[in-house]
Amino acid sequence: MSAGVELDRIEKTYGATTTLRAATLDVKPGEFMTLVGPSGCGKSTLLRIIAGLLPQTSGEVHIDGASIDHLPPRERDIAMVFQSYALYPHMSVAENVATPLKVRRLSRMARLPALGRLLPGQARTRREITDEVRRVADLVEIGPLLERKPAALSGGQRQRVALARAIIRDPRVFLMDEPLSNLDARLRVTMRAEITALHRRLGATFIYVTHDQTEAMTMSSRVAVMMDGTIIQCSTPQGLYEAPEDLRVARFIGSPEINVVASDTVAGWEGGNTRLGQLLQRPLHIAFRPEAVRLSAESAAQTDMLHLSCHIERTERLGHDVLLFLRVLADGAGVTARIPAADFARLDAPGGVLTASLHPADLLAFGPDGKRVALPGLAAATNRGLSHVG
Ligand SMILES: Nc1ncnc2c1ncn2[C@@H]1O[C@H](COP(=O)(O)OP(=O)(O)OP(=O)(O)O)[C@@H](O)[C@H]1O
Repeated sequence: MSAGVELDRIEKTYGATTTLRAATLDVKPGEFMTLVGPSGCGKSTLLRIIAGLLPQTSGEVHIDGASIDHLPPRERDIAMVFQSYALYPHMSVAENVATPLKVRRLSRMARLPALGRLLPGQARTRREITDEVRRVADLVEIGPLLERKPAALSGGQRQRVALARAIIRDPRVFLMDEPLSNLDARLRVTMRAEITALHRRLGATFIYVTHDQTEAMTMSSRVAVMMDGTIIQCSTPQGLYEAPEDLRVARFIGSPEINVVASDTVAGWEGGNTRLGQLLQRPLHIAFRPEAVRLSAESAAQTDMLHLSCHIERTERLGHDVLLFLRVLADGAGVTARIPAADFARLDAPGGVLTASLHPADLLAFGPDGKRVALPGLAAATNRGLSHVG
């Protein structure tokens, strides 16, 4: 049975250092929630507090509405998968996977390798455990590896064993701390899909920690962005990308990074409409995604788009897309654009100079404190879905 997890203003201090500050999060039963944020922001600390491996300084952890703060880790009904896999090196894969069930179902005596087999009444339990190990091993496709020791496995296979050992406990909640970070890029992509499929099959609650935004965006039902020990926004992947509430979220989510310029710079750009001119009179950070930039070799047409004459400083080919690193001729602002390679091929930029255009509706604004500011009254983009090249 999957369970909801509520974190209520969790604080953690080490002496004078505050690692978590009022971290609050509501994870729904069966949800795939990812905590993402830069190194050192407190993700692992928060996960360890949920697991009961670390006590919080204040705040409460609830599962299905009931506080679990008084429970030791093994009574929380939570399984944790670590980046390091944490397998027992002297045990076979089968023994590693079976350990949680043996601890739960067999007495201390019965768990002793030689003596245990002689005790009456244990054979049936042992058979059940073996069957369960086989079932779970098949689920993560390690059936043929059950007799091997961890040292004889690849990184990806070790990670599957660690997953199997978590699954066999049938916990209410799975916690995963950067489980893919020791794998090479190719295997990470495969395992990403496998963990997502596993989540669907199990229907369990997953709380997953990563510093990799692609992992967060592709796997999760919702993503909680952590910075400086607190959760600054929790939303669907699309919600974070399209409607970041904080400039730090806008910058963290999306690759290449979102463009950010000062409002007085944008106010000096050609075009736009009167409403935009009014809005830009305040000191704001103005941000726009690289794919919102449209490129044309011709000079600006008369629309309410913003137009910038730019010099191409550098290009990077990403296969389907091309990144263009542009410098605005008038004010030296740097702008990154991302366009399909086919459009780039058609783009004729004499002397490396072209016009970049932006629709006011594609601009996001953030106040001096970094919080999102609405830009009301800007017309919805009328040209979405058209080619990026004019
Ligand atoms: N025992 C400790 N004593 C003092 N500070 C600690 C201790 N454990 C962790 N910290 C600090 O708490 C902060 C958060 O650490 P944590 O491991 O939770 O970060 P993280 O977001 O998981 O980072 P990473 O992605 O690098 O694993 C870090 O600045 C770390 O140095």
